[in-house]
Amino acid sequence: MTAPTAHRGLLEWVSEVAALTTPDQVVWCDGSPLERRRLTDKLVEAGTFVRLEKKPNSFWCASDPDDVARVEDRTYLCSADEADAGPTNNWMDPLDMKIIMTELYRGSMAGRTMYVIPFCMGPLSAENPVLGVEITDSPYVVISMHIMTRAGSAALALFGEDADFVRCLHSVGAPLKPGQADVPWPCDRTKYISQFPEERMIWSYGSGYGGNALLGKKCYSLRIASVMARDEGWLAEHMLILKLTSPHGTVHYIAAAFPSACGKTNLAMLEPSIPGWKVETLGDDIAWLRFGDDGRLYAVNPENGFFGVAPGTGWKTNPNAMRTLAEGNSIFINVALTDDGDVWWEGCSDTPPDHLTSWRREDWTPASGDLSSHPNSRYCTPIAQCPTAAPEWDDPEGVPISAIFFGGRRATTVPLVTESFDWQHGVFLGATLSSETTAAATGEVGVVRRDPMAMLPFIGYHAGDYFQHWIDIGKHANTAKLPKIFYVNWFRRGDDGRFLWPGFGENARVLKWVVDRVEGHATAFQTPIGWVPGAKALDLRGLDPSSHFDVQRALTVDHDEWRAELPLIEQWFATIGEKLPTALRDELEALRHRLD
Ligand SMILES: Nc1nc2c(ncn2[C@@H]2O[C@H](COP(=O)(O)OP(=O)(O)OP(=O)(O)O)[C@@H](O)[C@H]2O)c(=O)[nH]1
Ligand SMILES: O=C([O-])CC(=O)C(=O)O
Ligand SMILES: [Mn+2]
Repeated sequence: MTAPTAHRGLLEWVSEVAALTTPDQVVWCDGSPLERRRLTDKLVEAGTFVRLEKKPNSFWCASDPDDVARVEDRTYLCSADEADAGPTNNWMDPLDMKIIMTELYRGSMAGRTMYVIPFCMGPLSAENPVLGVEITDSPYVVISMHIMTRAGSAALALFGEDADFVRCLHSVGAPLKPGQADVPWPCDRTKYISQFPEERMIWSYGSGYGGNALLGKKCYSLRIASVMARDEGWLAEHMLILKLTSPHGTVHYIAAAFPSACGKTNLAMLEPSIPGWKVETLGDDIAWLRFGDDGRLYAVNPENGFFGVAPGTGWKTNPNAMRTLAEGNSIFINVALTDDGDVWWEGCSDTPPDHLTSWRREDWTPASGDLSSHPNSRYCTPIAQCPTAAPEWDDPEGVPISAIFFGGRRATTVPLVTESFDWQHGVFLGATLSSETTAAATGEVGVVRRDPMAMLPFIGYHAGDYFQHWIDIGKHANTAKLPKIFYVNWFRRGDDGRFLWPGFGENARVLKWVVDRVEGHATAFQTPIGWVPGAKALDLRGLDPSSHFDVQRALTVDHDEWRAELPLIEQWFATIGEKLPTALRDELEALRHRLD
């Protein structure tokens, strides 16, 4: 196959990688329907995919049971200077890492096809398109990258002869000897997910899953892009972007950072429970925020698809996700397969089917006693077919942000919603964000950890410098034009363990209060932690009156609980070390003072 580009740097890199990894053949991906057909047929034949009868052009897929989530302990930030990686990243010297990984890549694609996927993060029509190329030996990755990014010929056309692009190298690390049979989900026990920030380069080995393997996503659009953003004065964040229209037709755009599996996709596609309000979707996971000529912060979603958590997604909780999936053109990974060729997962409907093939490829019945789907099972589907996609989701200018949310999953302490006193206090709220761990990463679930700006696994440099960058963004801006910052918690629980707030579509009530605050006509109480609404300030019309007492408790600022939080924040700040901005230390002292 002749290479469809005149980009010398790209051609040289592709030959180098092919020489190292020794694939049977090299294929340049054009992103055409024909290519998709060829690859999905191949994946069905290999037993990796099962074509769904009930959803057009859609496939069920089950991974190796040990390759189901991001592997944070195998993820490395290989900056030239160890100090630049800071306390939140695993660091390895780039030279040492290259020696280790070069040996792993040597011959790692033997018996396989090497695919070259040119892609663009963000709209193709951007003034400065943000380009990358992923080389991979996984056809699953090719299909998924074509959903999640603008990939193929249209992207390659933007490369010219010398455009800058991020080199993303991926191998599942499972070479085949001549005649050796393949398995449905090849991967390796050894895994490395390495970012080289100075070279703007990503090397991933051993995993085929999600954020480990779809390198345009977390590796590029957050870890590498956060470094670009620091250098160029913008922000690359783990945020959804939504458009909120009031009954009067007033429009506000909101960006919200919640840790993995803490409600971004659900909020981005929310169906408001209060009449006349409308939510439209621009993005569900990543936002790039840059200042516009008018001094406001504008957000662009670099992605082209949703890689959403399946369990808990149903017609009652997230009907718009269900409608998006009904359109087809989707890949489902680690959910269950029904006998009539559809997919199912816990929370998909109230009653499970009588028989399923579980994500472990085993017979499953409601009596089985285990989950049919992995808690981090996911769907991969194009944004364009989401019925609530805002018309401007693909606009290279982005949308001006009125409010930024930080939020976590906390059973206690953190009220339903708090407005920060100002930008710097908002950065403090983000920097001290805490959340219970979820199944989106390997490791124990339900442990409270600090997850600053929901970016703990994704900050591509020193966390102290990252906090300072956030503070500087505020300093250099026209304060009146900055988004207001809010802290939300949908997950506070009562003594009996129930959620105090109904969440999902009811979160529209919080959105309404937020835009009323932005416009200056909603009330709030000044508390030691920020501005918090009383239950009367929230529009609770139509909510079951018996739940009003719970709402009150969800809004409570318990001073004792917050005093207990102080030493935890102190410990967290101590881990940041000398690079912790003084402004944040001052904010902590001011909070302590207000709680006395
Ligand atoms: N109680 C409650 N649960 C929610 C709410 N919103 C989302 N969830 C649940 O939280 C889980 C994850 O939600 P998502 O919206 O997929 O999370 P995400 O932040 O997009 O996750 P990533 O894709 O991993 O970044 C699902 O099981 C949801 O059902 C809410 O308002 N209240
Ligand atoms: O990156 C992934 O695998 C999925 C995701 O959105 C997250 O974990 O935040
Ligand atoms: Mn995410």
